[in-house]
Amino acid sequence: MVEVLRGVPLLYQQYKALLKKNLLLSWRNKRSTFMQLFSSLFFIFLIFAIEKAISSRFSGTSTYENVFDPEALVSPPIPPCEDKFYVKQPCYDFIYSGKGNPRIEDIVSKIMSNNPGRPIQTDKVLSFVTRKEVDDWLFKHPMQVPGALHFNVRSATVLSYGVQTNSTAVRKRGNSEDPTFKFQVPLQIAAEREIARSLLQVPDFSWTVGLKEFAHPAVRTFSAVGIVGPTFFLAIAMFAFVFEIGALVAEKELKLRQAMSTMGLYETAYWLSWLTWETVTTFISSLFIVLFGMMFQFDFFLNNSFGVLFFVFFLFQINMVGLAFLISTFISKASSATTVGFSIFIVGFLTQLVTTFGFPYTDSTSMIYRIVWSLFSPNLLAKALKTLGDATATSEDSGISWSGRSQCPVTETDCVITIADIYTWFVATFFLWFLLALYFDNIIPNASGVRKSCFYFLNPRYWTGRGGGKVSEGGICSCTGAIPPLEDTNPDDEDVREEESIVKQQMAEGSNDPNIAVQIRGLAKTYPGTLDMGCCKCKRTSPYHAVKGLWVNFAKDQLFCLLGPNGAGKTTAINCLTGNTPVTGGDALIYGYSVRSSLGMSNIRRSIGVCPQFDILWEELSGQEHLHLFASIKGLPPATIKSVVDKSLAEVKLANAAKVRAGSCSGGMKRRLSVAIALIGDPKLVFLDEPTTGMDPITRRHVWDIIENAKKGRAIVLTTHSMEEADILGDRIAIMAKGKLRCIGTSIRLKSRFGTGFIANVSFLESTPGQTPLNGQTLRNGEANGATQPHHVAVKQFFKQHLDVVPKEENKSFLTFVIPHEKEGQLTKFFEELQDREREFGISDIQLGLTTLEEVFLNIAKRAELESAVAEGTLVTLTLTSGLLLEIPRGARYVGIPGTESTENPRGFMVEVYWEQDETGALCISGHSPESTVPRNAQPIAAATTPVLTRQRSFLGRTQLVHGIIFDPSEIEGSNRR
Ligand SMILES: Nc1ncnc2c1ncn2[C@@H]1O[C@H](COP(=O)(O)OP(=O)(O)OP(=O)(O)O)[C@@H](O)[C@H]1O
Repeated sequence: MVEVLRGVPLLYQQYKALLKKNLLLSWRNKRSTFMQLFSSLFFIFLIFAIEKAISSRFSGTSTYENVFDPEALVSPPIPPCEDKFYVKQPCYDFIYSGKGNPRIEDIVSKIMSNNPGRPIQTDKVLSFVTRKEVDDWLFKHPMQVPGALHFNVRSATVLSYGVQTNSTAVRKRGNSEDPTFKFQVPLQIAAEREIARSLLQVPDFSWTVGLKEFAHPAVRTFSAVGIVGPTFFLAIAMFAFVFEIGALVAEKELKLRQAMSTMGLYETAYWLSWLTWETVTTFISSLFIVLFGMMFQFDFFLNNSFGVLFFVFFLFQINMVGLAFLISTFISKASSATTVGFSIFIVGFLTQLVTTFGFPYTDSTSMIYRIVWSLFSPNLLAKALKTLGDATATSEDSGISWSGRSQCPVTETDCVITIADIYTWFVATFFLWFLLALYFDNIIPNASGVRKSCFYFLNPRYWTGRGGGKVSEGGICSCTGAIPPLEDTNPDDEDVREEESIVKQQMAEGSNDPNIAVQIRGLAKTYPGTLDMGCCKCKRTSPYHAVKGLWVNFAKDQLFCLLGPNGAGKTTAINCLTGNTPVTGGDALIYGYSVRSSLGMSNIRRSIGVCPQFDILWEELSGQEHLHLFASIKGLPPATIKSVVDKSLAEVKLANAAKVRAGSCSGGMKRRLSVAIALIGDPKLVFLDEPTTGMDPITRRHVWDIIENAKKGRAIVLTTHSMEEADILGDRIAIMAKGKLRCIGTSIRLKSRFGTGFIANVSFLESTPGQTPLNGQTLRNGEANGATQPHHVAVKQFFKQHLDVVPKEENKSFLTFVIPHEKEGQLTKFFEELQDREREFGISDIQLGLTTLEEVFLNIAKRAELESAVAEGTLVTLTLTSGLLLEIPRGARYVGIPGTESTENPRGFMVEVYWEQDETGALCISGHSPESTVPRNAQPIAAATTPVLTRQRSFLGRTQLVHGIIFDPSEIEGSNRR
């Protein structure tokens, strides 16, 4: 026996195995991992494109550039009016007042002809007499001329002038037009030059004027990263956010997490493995963000310190991981992850927009707003990017250094939060989300509807690991109704009664039988009815007793087979034993540990293996990887895991498919893998819930061999719907129905007690027309099914005479008789004689067989159905071959027909009803026997006989139903044997 790991070494081994699982899942889901890591490249490229577009818009002005040594503008010419950005045609290069004065007109004509590089045409200049006329014209013709000159000849030596220009600066396609430099100065220089020449009377007098703007630093401009960055980086974080929620919720939804917990997984290992994995991916993705940003040569990324930037992105994304942990506890469907992610993104986008406008990180905003706003990390990211963007807005700004992270940037006048404060917020809120995630994970019902109490953490035993993990059912917001007590009924069956008294006696004596693996002591499970408070309605469901007090021992080295129709309570009983569902009554000891104690349960988990009813597997992991993971969770020493896994794969014939992913396995392969998982780690108790469902007959036989071999040294509990499987594997078989044990014992014992004996099937040759009954007897019913055929009648008479049995089933081509066990001695002689008379009776074939376990099962299921139908009053309609309709409780076997009583037959007639299970497992009528007289000792079951209505009658052609009289089957079967 291999010593398994415990405590911290086991925790570490589980942590490593889960981490490997996460790595494999990420590797196999390449597309989502790629998006998670490299989506930043795409978004940073978009920001780069935005920045390029913006800088090209500002290329025509020096406002947003540092100007150290501005160039001089020397005697610029008057530009053509069409050069103006906004101009209406016809346009003029300038207009003037002073028309009619020859001196002025001479000056103007010189201005036009001496314009450097471009003499001005006469049709491009308008002349007016007075200034008033100029103003009137300008008013009526806006945007048609850039400027006007007003001349005034005061004396022969004094000439004055004035300049009028449109001083509004305009932009066009990113270029800016400054009217001073573009129009005013050239016009002014031209006027002054020609006035000077006129006054001096020197036509080529040189008049050179140069103009220079100031040397100036660039005006602070738009940072693309600071403005659009928050939304884009939030989008990058959303990829990881959505994938993470999806993965966490899928493990919960598919019960993978529950399966691992049942096998003994520590919660700490589970959360730590996820946290580590997310930290690693977040670290890489943040590194890529900064590196890609530097690659695209953003000042934002080049001038701020690498460390400062990295931690902003890393801590922001880690914070989002914490938020994803928290949100995943509220979601039960992995498909909702995208919707949640999208909603968070929209909310984040809007609040970031508000943050970019300055709210609430200013002196004037209340501290409360800032605290509430900072709880949502996208807002802090927006603020951090804005601060970092402002710190690198011009090439003069040197950015924020690592040592300057806790100082307010000089550019920010009302700074209330530094980059270091933002780090603190990210870290603090991450811990808040993570702790809340752990808390809600415990108190929100899991996939099986189980949760801890809202104040579980106040129990000191929870922290010491000595219990306190008590679980209950129902949602936090639903109030569970009071659970009605179970009626304490004595089992009907003697074997079940005996098993109960053995358990009770052992319990009273406190004796510990070393051969007993599991002792179930009155185990009961009632699913609580709930009152769900919706917005507009209240939905109440009543409590349901799924298991109604089981008393049974499961021996070591034996396979205990639990049979029962659908809904009998088998899975519930197993779930109680594996700790997936809290028990509501009684107890069960597994190798001495109680399932009611959390400490006991943690010991039990180490020694059990479970093959659940439905395969609980990761589609992306192979069989080998599954077994490796579960072997590690169970605590097998690392050195042995490989050999154990290989052996296990070989056992279930999956060695050749060891590396095939579960998603590509057939249903049978998955079931075999589930069986292998249940058996890994040599558990002392194994639960196999319908392990061979979906397997072909060859594989099924192979799995039976595996189970048979696995019996040694352990107890196995098997539930199945295959009677053959139960017959072959079960050392002891119990049949459950409606939450109670109905019978228990070996297969032979059950068959002899509940089977009806031997089954004889007599098939007939094709009947000859015109034959008459041998003795002229006519049966009341059955013409359609061959009951009146002479050979049928003769054979029936032969069976009645020699064995005193009537047919259980009959139709045109065969008769089926059930021969009680007591008649076994007469059978040889009887069948010899029947074979001798085969030709006389027109028999084609005779078959004889033992009652099957299936028959036992159906009998038990029928009784249980009848019992509950009688208790609950559920009725079904039986259509007799005579056309009569009878209402009978579901499962009723012998039904008396009201109104058939007569003086010769005072008890009337009855039929035996045949039942079968439909595909949902419910009992439905398959047919009935011919009518026969009610035996003298048959007792009606009181509850079912009342009220006996009237005979069926036809009223206006409508058929009415009649309640059948139900007889106790044990009385009738007793009388048949007699
Ligand atoms: N969480 C639950 N809440 C309420 N009722 C439940 C719950 N789980 C099971 N039940 C009910 O308990 C009864 C027993 O269910 P269970 O799954 O144990 O039956 P079973 O014998 O395993 O059936 P099957 O053969 O179909 O697996 C069923 O009627 C079922 O509807």
